Amino acid sequence: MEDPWQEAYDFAVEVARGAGAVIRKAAESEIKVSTKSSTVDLVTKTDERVEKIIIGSLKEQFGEGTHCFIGEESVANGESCNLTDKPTWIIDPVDGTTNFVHGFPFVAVSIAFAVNKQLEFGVIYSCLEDKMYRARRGKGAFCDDEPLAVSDVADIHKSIIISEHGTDRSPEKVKKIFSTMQKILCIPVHGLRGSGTAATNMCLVASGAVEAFFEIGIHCWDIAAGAVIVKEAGGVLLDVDGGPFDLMSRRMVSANNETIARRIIKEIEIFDSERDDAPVQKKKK
Ligand SMILES: O=P([O-])([O-])O[C@@H]1[C@@H](O)[C@H](O)[C@@H](O)[C@H](O)[C@@H]1O
Ligand SMILES: [Mg+2]
Repeated sequence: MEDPWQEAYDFAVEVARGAGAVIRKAAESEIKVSTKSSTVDLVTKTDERVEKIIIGSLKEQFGEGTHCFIGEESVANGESCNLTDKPTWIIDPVDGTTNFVHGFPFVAVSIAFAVNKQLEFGVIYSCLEDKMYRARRGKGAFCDDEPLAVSDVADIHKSIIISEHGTDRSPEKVKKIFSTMQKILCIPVHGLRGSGTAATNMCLVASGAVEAFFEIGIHCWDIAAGAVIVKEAGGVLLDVDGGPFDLMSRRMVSANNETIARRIIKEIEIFDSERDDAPVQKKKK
């Protein structure tokens, strides 16, 4: 049977690599910074420009109107964020915008593709490291051409766990985030880390460098590509309450195995985070 999405997958890798080159070039000049949901939720002209380049390339390749697009900056500018059964590209043009602004060396282009609400493939280009992570559903995960496999650690005491504090600085949420991190650190685990980009964090899980990454407050575009890469590297994805992974819920645990995932879930202090697909008119800015 003809493979319907191989051409799209190969093209996505090409587009991600080209987008990464634009980001690297932009990093050489002064970066003008604006903000979105809070004073620490940064966005730059490069985020917007790179998203336009990616979506423009995909529309040119696959035709206007045949595919749908969910892009971080398009949604920030009012476009809807509803995943339908139609072929849909889920794009974070610059994952790790704060890192990009500061020159902290983890910045990723994240491109995922879903059909009938099922993620078919994910591509994450860590452009300052020049590492191309990619995976197709059922066909394994790779970094460049090296196969990826999650860590085989099952003892939480021998793990490194990644989490992020996000951009919400409300005291009650910050308190829960750090109380969760404190409880996990004092299990004890070997260490806590964070790259500043969800996509890169998920690639670190898939490559076996860490055992798990969890976060409440991320968006579908941060994690869609990483979800395919972690799964295809042998990892697991769950909701922070132990239920099934829900791409639009703005929360998730990705881990090398269920033992580690469920041990972390015991410590997570959950707080509300409005779904990505919440009706726009009700969405808080
Ligand atoms: O905004 P962005 O750099 O694309 O995405 C980032 C996420 O990848 C990260 O996990 C989160 O903690 C940051 O707050 C930010 O949302
Ligand atoms: Mg992001």
